[in-house]
Amino acid sequence: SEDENGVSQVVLRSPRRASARISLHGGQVRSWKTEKGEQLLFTSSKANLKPPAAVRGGIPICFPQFGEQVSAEQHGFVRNRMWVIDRNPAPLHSIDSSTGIASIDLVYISTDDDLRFWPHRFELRLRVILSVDGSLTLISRVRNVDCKPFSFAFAYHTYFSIGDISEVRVEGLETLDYLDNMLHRERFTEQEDAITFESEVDRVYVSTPDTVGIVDHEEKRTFVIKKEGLPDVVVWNPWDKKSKAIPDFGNNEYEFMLCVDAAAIENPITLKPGEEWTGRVELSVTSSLKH
Ligand SMILES: O=P(O)(O)OC[C@H]1O[C@](O)(CO)[C@@H](O)[C@H]1O
Repeated sequence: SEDENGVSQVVLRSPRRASARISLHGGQVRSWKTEKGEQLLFTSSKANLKPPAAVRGGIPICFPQFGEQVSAEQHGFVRNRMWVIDRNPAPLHSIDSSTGIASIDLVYISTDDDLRFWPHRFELRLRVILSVDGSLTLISRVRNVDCKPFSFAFAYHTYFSIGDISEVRVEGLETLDYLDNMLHRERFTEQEDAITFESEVDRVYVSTPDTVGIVDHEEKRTFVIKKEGLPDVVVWNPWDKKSKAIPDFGNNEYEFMLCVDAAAIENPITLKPGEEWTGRVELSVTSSLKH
């Protein structure tokens, strides 16, 4: 493992030298690289790498809330907390570890202090798997260890690194409804057959298919996002004006990043005491422009 600002990070490597780096701060994936060493996740050059704030980039985890809430931190608080390595992880089911798979299990167990932000006790486990083909899988499990039911939202706030935002198409969300975060979550229906970008976009697409693609013409590659237990997809690019208003974000960096988050937002997930929810996302990249 490595260390950044006194925070432990775990590095996973595939037999073909693809890699991923996960920080115990927020259980945040901070890097995902191809076999050739290309970085696939965006991190701002102005990112604040010192805890407790989540680092602007990689894959912060938004839980138990997404977005602004009256009495809670934007996007929940687990992204600002120190997680630990899970010394007693559930067995790796369908994946046999002898096939060169690299994986790590982290866990965040809520504290008495957290009850000030959200009055429920929970355990959040994260498994990160780097496969032989270089694809990256994140499996989160939320367990209700409280004595009463609770409801939450969840998102893998994924900052993809892209070549040029004006040359990108998001496919798989056509004709779907979305909640526009720029208009108080007013509901609209997507009219385009693919999402392209020429201004700020901040939307939650609801009841989406389990596969979505980001076609990056500049880099001649396509990110494929496969998800389970996460019905919604957030699409966010701050464009120029909002970029200037975000302190840990460079003014023109919006041209080289796009957030496409597998999420559960529209209908909060409810768990009774003892129940557990699983949200899984698999990220892969192909050099074809078809997903
Ligand atoms: O600055 P953060 O709290 O990480 O949030 C970043 C972004 O997330 C979003 O909620 C994405 O929908 C945007 O509104 C923007 O605030």
